[in-house]
Amino acid sequence: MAGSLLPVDEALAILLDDTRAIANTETLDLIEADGRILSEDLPARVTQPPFSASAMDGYAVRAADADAAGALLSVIGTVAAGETPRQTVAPGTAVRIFTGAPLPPGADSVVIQEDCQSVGGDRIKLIEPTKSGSNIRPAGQDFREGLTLLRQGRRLEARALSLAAAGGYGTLPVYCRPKIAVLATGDELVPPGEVPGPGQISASAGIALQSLARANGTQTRDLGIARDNAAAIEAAVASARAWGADVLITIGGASVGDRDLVGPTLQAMGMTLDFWKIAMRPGKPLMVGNLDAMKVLGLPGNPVSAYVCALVFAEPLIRRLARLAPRNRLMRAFAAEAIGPNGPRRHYMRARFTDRTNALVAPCSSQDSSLIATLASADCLIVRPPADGPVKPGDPLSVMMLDPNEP
Ligand SMILES: Nc1nc2c(c(=O)[nH]1)N[C@H]1C(S)=C(S)[C@@H](COP(=O)(O)OP(=O)(O)OC[C@H]3O[C@@H](n4cnc5c(N)ncnc54)[C@H](O)[C@@H]3O)O[C@H]1N2
Ligand code: MOO
Repeated sequence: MAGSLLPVDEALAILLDDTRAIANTETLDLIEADGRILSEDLPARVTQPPFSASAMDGYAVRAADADAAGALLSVIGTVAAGETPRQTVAPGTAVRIFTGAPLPPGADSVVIQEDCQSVGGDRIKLIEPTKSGSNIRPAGQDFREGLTLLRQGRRLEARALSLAAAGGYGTLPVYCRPKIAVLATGDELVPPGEVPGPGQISASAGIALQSLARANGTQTRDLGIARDNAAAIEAAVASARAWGADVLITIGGASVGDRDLVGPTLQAMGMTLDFWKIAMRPGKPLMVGNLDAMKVLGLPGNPVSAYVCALVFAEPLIRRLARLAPRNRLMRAFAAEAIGPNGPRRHYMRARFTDRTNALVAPCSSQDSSLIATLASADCLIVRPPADGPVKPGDPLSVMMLDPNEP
């Protein structure tokens, strides 16, 4: 039994239930709006195409003149894209026309140039007959002014941005990106790139969390490393609040050691604190709290525990804040080899595909939660239910993809 440990799904439900999507908005140029969430319905400002246009290079004609092969027509002018037609197509005449050009008055069809033959002077002969409406894009065929092109909540990507541009928009109203501040804690840590002194190591968990947060529609701020004392933690938390962080993610100091000061310090600053022991492995200790409008998520210090907790809790949390649909990282796979029984906690085992076509996975040989190299080389996490029995080769497994390729 997991004892007093909180099941993962229960903890996640409590966390999400208490999280409201970001409401403040800004207006951005189209390219800056890429990847953002539209904050209003977008009505078309124009009709597209605004005029009936030719879909092909050829001749604008009256279909009644061109309903039989061999018809002869006099070419009385030319109209190209961007021009206004100067001639009216009268019976027996045609106007040379290019793709995208407005259809001249009188014409109701375009014959492609491959179906016409020059017969000297300004005269052409039709090789193929045509019908009314052929090779014409009628005005408003794509959309009409006032039509809702994109709905509030739509994630803006290439196609949506193109539609907005066609609809007359150069800037778009979007939701602001949630602000995620990341704070490492620990006397033993030095910033990445600095040479660690005796007893020290490089802080490596924070960059992973920032990367994950950014991949989920947020802006991040690295608050650096707070030493293991209340004043340092207080100063870092104050800078997160001054920046207006929506979420503060802390790393380390979440356990039961004498130096695990993150929770008590935040509490002394007025944070309502829930300290949870989650029935998961890695990543048992998890702190959740609210300091005014700022949500605080305290992750365990071991880099693998921090990252797995971030995938399980922080990603769904920040996607909800950022108004992104939940990401489904789960897929079905099959055991490439026998795996022993699981303990009382849900176990996220780093694993690699031995055969991608048949979705065969094998756990990495060591599951120690400090092994960053194993995490970087893994493809997925096998999700073992609490108290799962031994797994035989070929048994179905649920896996959480580490690098799903959808946005
Ligand atoms: N008596 C107990 N000891 C521990 C327990 C427990 O239940 N009882 N839980 C263990 C587990 S599981 C984990 S996980 C850790 C979590 O503790 P903390 O959140 O307080 O983490 P720290 O002690 O600060 O650090 C653990 C480990 O990770 C390294 N670390 C910390 N921050 C970073 C960072 N930003 N980048 C890279 N590495 C980091 C730190 O040096 C430690 O080695 O507690 C166990 N102990
Ligand atoms: O649960 Mo700790 O978070 O396994 O390393």
